[in-house]
Amino acid sequence: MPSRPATTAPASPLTSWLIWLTAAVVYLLAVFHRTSLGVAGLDAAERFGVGSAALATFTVLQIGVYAAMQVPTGVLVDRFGPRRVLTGALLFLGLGQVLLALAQTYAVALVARGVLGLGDALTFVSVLRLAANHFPGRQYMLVTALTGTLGFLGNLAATLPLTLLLAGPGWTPTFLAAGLVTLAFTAAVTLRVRDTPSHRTAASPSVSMSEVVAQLREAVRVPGTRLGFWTHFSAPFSQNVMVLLWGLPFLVDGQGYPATTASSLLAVFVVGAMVGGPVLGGFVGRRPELRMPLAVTYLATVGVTWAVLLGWPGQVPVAVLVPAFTVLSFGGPFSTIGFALARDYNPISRVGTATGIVNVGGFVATTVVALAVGVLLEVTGGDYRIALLTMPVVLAVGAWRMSVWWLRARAAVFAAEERGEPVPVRLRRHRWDAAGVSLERTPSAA
Ligand SMILES: N[C@@H](Cc1c[nH]cn1)C(=O)NCC(=O)O
Repeated sequence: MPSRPATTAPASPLTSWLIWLTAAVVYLLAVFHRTSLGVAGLDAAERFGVGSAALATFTVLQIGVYAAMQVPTGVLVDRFGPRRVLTGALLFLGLGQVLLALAQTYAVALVARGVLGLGDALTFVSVLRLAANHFPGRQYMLVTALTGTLGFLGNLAATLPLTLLLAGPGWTPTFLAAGLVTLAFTAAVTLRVRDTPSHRTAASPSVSMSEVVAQLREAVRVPGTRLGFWTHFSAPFSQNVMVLLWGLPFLVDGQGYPATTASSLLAVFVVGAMVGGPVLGGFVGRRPELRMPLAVTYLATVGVTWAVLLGWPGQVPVAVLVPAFTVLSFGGPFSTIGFALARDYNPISRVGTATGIVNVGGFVATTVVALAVGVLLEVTGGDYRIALLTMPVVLAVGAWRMSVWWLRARAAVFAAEERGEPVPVRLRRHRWDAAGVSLERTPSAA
């Protein structure tokens, strides 16, 4: 049995914000490391003497490790507390980057990116679990959105500043410094981060594997977790796929824009998400009963946006692309509604596990769409109009599943209210809620 965690004087709201900020900087560092090969790809190819297939293996490995680790990360963070898991994340991120800095062969570089991917995978869910411990439900959306915004700063740091560093000091000093700064940041987490306002560490008692599986099953059974999964599945993939992979080729090869114009247009995604996140987070935090109507409206708007982009005869003008990309850029912010659902409908001891499950949703959709667009481009000889049809198709699937689980989650809330149990949001019953009652298979919302 673990010893009882030592109690400290309860953290003030300001201290909780500083604790979150320290943890969110870990996420900023993780996103920096995650996205650093974007501008270092050519240097990597030259340094290790490899081609584009070998470079793509870096990304596949990283995504694979990230995806495989989401649910285990949730379980680990519920068991050992976010402080310990974040410290582990920094160690993996830092060691991975140091190894990459010193790597002389492709094989070592691949191991380095795998280690780094492990650190990355441990980060986001830990930061959200920490936020769930420190902030009330109404602030959680805002804190989650601000975490996403800080991630974008990490992404920005991995663009021009990293390009300049690679062109100046070069590969080894740049990545060595990045790795060492990351390792040094473990001191800040150790000194500043407290798992809860009153406990430095808040580990739960050790549990058997069968209990872990039972906890996982319980989290999956909750309609709110499923609704979170499908919300996170449906909202962010358009933005992710455009920013990570197909946005630039679509604009340059598909639309005939010069690469410089295309890069500037893609900046709309970053600016939109950085501004939209806190605005949406602040609003939904105050009016949580509106989050699902807003999410549904948003997905409908994304559907219309894709209809305009794909139906436009000839080159889509910049004046249309900018508002269209602005709409798509809100996908990340809207996806955070999924995490708020995971938090609201699960007991706090299971929020990490539920958050890990929700996080898998966005990853699955992004990977499926990115691959499908690539395959369709190959098959059609580069017809973006057909290839990008994947976007509205997957959106329709996600929106359909989200609607089903929305009704089920509402039915579970009404059932809990009838049993006199507390519910996270007060909902008004509508005529269409009858469908949710017949769909509801689980007796309790949380
Ligand atoms: N959808 C993102 C979070 C986000 C918030 N605002 C914009 N994006 C997400 O799921 N991130 C997970 C990660 O590890 O980065």
